[in-house]
Parts: sequence; structure tokens; C-alpha cells
Amino acid sequence: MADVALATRDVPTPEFQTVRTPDPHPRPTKVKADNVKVFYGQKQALNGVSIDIPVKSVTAFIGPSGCGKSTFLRCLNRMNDTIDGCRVEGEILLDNRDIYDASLDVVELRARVGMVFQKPNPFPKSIFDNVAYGPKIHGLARSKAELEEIVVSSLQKASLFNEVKDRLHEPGTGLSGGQQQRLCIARTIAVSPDVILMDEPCSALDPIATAKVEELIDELRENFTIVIVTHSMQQAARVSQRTAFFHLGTLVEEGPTDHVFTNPSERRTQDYITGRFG
Ligand SMILES: Nc1ncnc2c1ncn2[C@@H]1O[C@H](COP(=O)(O)OP(=O)(O)OP(=O)(O)O)[C@@H](O)[C@H]1O
Repeated sequence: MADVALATRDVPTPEFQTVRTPDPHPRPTKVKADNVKVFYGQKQALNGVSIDIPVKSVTAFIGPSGCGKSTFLRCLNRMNDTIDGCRVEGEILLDNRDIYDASLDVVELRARVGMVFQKPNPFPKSIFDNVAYGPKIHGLARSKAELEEIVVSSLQKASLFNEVKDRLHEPGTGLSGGQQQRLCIARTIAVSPDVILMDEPCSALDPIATAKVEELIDELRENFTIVIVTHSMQQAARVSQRTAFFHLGTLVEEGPTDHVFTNPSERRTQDYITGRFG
């Protein structure tokens, strides 16, 4: 009950309220979204989502299929800009800067806010070149040696180096699915992002590869702000510190992961996590 008493109510739109439970030891906000609405043509997919995403921790987005988790995730690095007919309203700040500001360089933004997709999607290039690609196009290495250093350290941070060190010049597509996903994470890390967005990063992986990626996510949160969309509530419970529950285009509830899973403030959250719908 003490946790419920902590919950504060916010009113992003007149139609609904998001219940928020603060962390006992809150971290500074890295990304702040305010009243974000997304439309695909005439259809509204998000009804005014507001959330503060804390720095250097993992925030999980959960909710039934079609509730808008991926749509909201894609707002955070403007990937929705690439979808015809998609319109975003509201405000999203990264380190207090409006990411929808007309003067903002979207390529730069996507380097600062990297994305890992559901299906591993290495380039048809060598393992080395997959990781070197970003640093090369962003001019992050002044010499060949520096580029090599970035590639090796990114593969190490992605817990992949030891498995591939003897075949760096072989195709990335020749790796196993789990290794390919860690290669994609290494590729994202190589451009030194602040935020890593992960859209169901384990859904194409077997349980062992999933466990490795989850372990990796836990290590990465020391240095990166991570937002993960997942269909697996066990995964959200294992890897995240905060959880946000979406339903029908609204953010119903967000709070510390243990609170959301053990003592949710909202009936809809309770029904979802106990499998009554979704
Ligand atoms: N490119 C698109 N064009 C039109 N409608 C879309 C598009 N992408 C998503 N939608 C719609 O927006 C709503 C939210 O979809 P979204 O993919 O964000 O949900 P989700 O919670 O991530 O679902 P899932 O868990 O199944 O991936 C859905 O009704 C979906 O049909």
C-alpha cells in the first residue's frame, strides 16, 4: 500500500490518466516526452504519451500487440519520419534539447540514439566492416589504428570479441542469430550513442542467445540509457529498472519494475501481467 500512496497522477489529455510511481532514488532524466501523439494518416496510434526516461538504466515498454510500444520507441530517434503518412505531435527532449527542432541533424540524432531491431540485420559486409561503418561515416577515427581500436572495444563491450577475433574479415551474415544480434549491438555502440533503443531484440533468438543478450543489456546500462520493447514480461522483469505499460495507444502506468510487476497501481496493468488479456 505504501507504494500506491507514492503514485502521483498526471493528466496528459482529458481522456485518460497515466499513473506514475517514482523511483525511491530517482535518476536524472535523459529523455523527456510530453504529450506525444502519433497519427498514421487519419488513424491515431498514440493518444498523448508523457514519460521521463532515466539516464543509465533500462526502461521496458510492455503491452499487448498493437498498443503503440514500437510507434513510441520510433519517436525517440525520429524513425517515424521515414514512414509515409506518419505525423508526430508533442515534444521530446534529449538532454533538454527538442529532437524535433528543425535545426537538428537527424543523422546525428540517430547516432546519439541508436536502434537495435527485432531481427538481426547485419550489413552484407565483414564483421569488422559492420562495426567500422558508423565510425567511418561519422569521422570518429583519425587513423586505421584508431578505427581498429573502436571496432575491438565495441565488439568487447558487446561480449562478442572472443567469439569472432579470429574471423573479423569473414561475413557478419555467417554468424549465428544470437551472434548477429550482438554484432548489431556492437555496431550501435561503435558510434558512442547515449541512448540505445531495442525493439524486441531477442524475439528471433533461442533461449541461450536470449540469456546472453539479456546479460549484455545488464552490463550496458552502466554506460548507456536503454529502452527496450518486449513481449516477454519475464524479460522486462529481468532486465529493466522501470517499466511502462501501454494499452490502446495510451501509457497506462509507469514505475519501478518490481512495483509494476508485484503491486501495480492500475487494474489494467494487473490484468495484463496476470495474463487476463493480451
Ligand atoms: N506503418 C504503419 N502504418 C499504419 N499503421 C501503423 C503502422 N505502424 C503501426 N501502425 C498501427 O499503429 C498501432 C500501434 O502499432 P505498434 O506497432 O506501435 O504497436 P506495438 O505495441 O509495438 O505492437 P506489436 O507488439 O505487435 O509490435 C497499431 O494499430 C498498428 O496497426
